[in-house]
Amino acid sequence: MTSFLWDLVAQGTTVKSSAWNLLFASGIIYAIYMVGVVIYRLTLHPLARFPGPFLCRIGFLQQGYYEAILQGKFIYEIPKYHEKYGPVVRLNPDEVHINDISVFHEYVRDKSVSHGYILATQPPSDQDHNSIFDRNKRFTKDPATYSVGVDSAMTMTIPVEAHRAKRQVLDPVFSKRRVNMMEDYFYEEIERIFTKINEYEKKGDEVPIHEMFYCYTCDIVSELLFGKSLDMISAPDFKERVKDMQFFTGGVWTALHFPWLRKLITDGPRWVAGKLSATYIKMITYFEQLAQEAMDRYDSDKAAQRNPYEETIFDRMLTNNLKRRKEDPVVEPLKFQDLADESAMILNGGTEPPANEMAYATYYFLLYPEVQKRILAELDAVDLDEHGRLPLQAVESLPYFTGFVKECLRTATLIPGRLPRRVPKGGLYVPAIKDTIPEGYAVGISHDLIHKNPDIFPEPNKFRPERWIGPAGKELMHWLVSFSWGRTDCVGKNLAYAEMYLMLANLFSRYHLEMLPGTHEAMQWSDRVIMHPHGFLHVKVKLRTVKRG
Ligand code: HEM
Repeated sequence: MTSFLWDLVAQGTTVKSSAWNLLFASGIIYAIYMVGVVIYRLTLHPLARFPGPFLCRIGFLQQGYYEAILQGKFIYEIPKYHEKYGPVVRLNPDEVHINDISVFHEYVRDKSVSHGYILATQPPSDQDHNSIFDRNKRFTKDPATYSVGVDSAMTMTIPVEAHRAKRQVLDPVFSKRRVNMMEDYFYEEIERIFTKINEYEKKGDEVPIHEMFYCYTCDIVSELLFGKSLDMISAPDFKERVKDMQFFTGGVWTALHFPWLRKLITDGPRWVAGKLSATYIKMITYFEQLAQEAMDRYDSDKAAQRNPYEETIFDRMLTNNLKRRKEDPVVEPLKFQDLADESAMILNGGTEPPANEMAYATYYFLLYPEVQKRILAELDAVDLDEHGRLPLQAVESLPYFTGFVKECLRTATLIPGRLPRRVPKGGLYVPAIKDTIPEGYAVGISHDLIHKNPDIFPEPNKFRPERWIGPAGKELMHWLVSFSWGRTDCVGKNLAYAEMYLMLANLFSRYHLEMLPGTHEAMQWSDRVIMHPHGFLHVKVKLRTVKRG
């Protein structure tokens, strides 16, 4: 009996120790493998000859630490790396960052202009293309970065043809003509915002203007998307709703650097996801519900009869879907999840960036009294239309105010990062180092670095709206890269401009604004793919009286 028991214990110990041995051996094999990988990345890897911090060259830890742990601080490190290592720096084993504007878009050298480059007038043949952000089809979004959820949305669509098919459906809704037709609707929304501001003004309370900008942009883009505004501005809890709207950018780095967690949340059971990120599930469920309602409302006959002013994004997506089903489809018809993903992306992309841009514009308006004086002088001289409004066309043609809008877009580069693209066949020649980045790897240029480049924008840290005025200002336009450039630039740029022009012109001319303590701290930002201010801009306001004519 004793020996039987002893045998059992001995067997147990053997099983236990062989499990430990197996684990130990696996650990050793993995460690040897990793040492091999590191040696490969430092020596034989096609990007091995490009310099960079040691930790960036051997793995993803340094990038992950600054992006996911410190939440969006990597962007501040990149200029320091360039100072130390030169114009091309390895950010991780498979990606380099380039600080040479000549590869941004097609250019030719020209000594007669101050920054030494002018845009090429003749686009070169596709083979010659050496520019990352042009209309050419060779550079595609880097799948390693464009994978943060909502995979079916156009923004996350990598293959050129599939992206083009989605873009063709969306482009007409965001055309300048279509946006101009919405002027009355913009004014309705502005008046609703101003009615709310007046309530705060009467009580002498601080005005949550930043959150109101979110309501403004969300209500407009949801009207355009579904034909039914979310009417955020009427919600008593609009401030909380705005915080919910930030859910996507709030979790973007975690989603990127912890793909297994992202997959668990996006593809796992909803109850598990709800435990991990309650806001994510709340918002995704909400967007799905909105998409379902828009599908239920869709009537193909009515959609076909609508004039272009009334056509919504859903009308276009669903009508196009019918066509794709009938004709032999090059691209698969959209499924429900595709429509829900597109809704989430458009609502998010159409809300946060323009709302934050307007918050920064208001901040700069308050920060620079000289700028403020010149803007008000221009706005106060505008002839009002028959409804007593500042017409969009009139404010768009004000030189100083236009310079102000552009300078805001330059100073607060709302999507400040490098937007990585995959290098196509033939590689990417970088004149600054006379070397070629091999195909298949990721390259990027921080858009904020371009906006702060002193060769293009002298004294880049000075806020100077006048730099955009006159022929020199016109020539600078191709270096205003806030909406990126080329085939995958911002689809909503015309909408964003119109929203900004109308809201800012009306706000500044109707109210005296006062900056409150804590504003400078609130407007510090971190990179969450979009510029994420650390707080909200709040102001106090008083009604202004303007003497015109
Ligand atoms: C000041 C406001 C805005 C700024 C600075 C801005 C900036 C940008 C930038 C830089 C991109 C390129 C992103 C990339 O390549 O990864 C982009 C793409 C995009 N933007 Fe905007 N945006 C603004 C407003 C809007 C608005 C109002 C909408 C309306 C729906 C919108 C919808 C989109 C979409 C859907 C894309 C993806 C385009 C594509 O993949 O073809 N954005 N935006």
